[in-house]
Amino acid sequence: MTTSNVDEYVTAELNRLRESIDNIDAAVVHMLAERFKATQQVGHLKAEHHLPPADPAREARQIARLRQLAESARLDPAFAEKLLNFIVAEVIRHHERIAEESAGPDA
Ligand SMILES: O=C(O)C(=O)C[C@]1(C(=O)O)C=C[C@@H](O)C=C1
Repeated sequence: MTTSNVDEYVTAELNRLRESIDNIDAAVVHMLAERFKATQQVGHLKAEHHLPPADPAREARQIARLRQLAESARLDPAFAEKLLNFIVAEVIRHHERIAEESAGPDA
C-alpha cells in the first residue's frame, strides 16, 4: 500500500465509524427526549399528590440494575452509574420546578 492508499483507507474507515457514532448519538438524543417526556408526567403526578421530587430508594434500585446491565454489556458500571445520576439530578430539578409552579406564587 502506498502512503496515499493508507490515507484513503484511514479516512474512509474514520468516516464509516463516524457515521455510526452520529446514528448512535441521534438515538441517544431521541431516547433521552422520550425519557424526559415520561419523567415530566411523573413530575406532574408527584406535584399533584404532594410527593417528594426525589425517591432515593427507587434510585438505588435503578443504579443496582443499571450496573448489572452495564457489566453484561461490557460497559464500565461506574460510568453507567454516573450517567444515571447526572440524568436523575436534572429530572429532580424539573420536578422541583413543576412543584413550585403548581404550588403557585403564594406558596
Ligand atoms: O421514579 C420516580 O419517582 C422519578 O421521579 C423518576 C426518577 C428518574 O429519573 O428515573 C427521578 C427522580 C427520582 O429520585 C427517581 C427516579
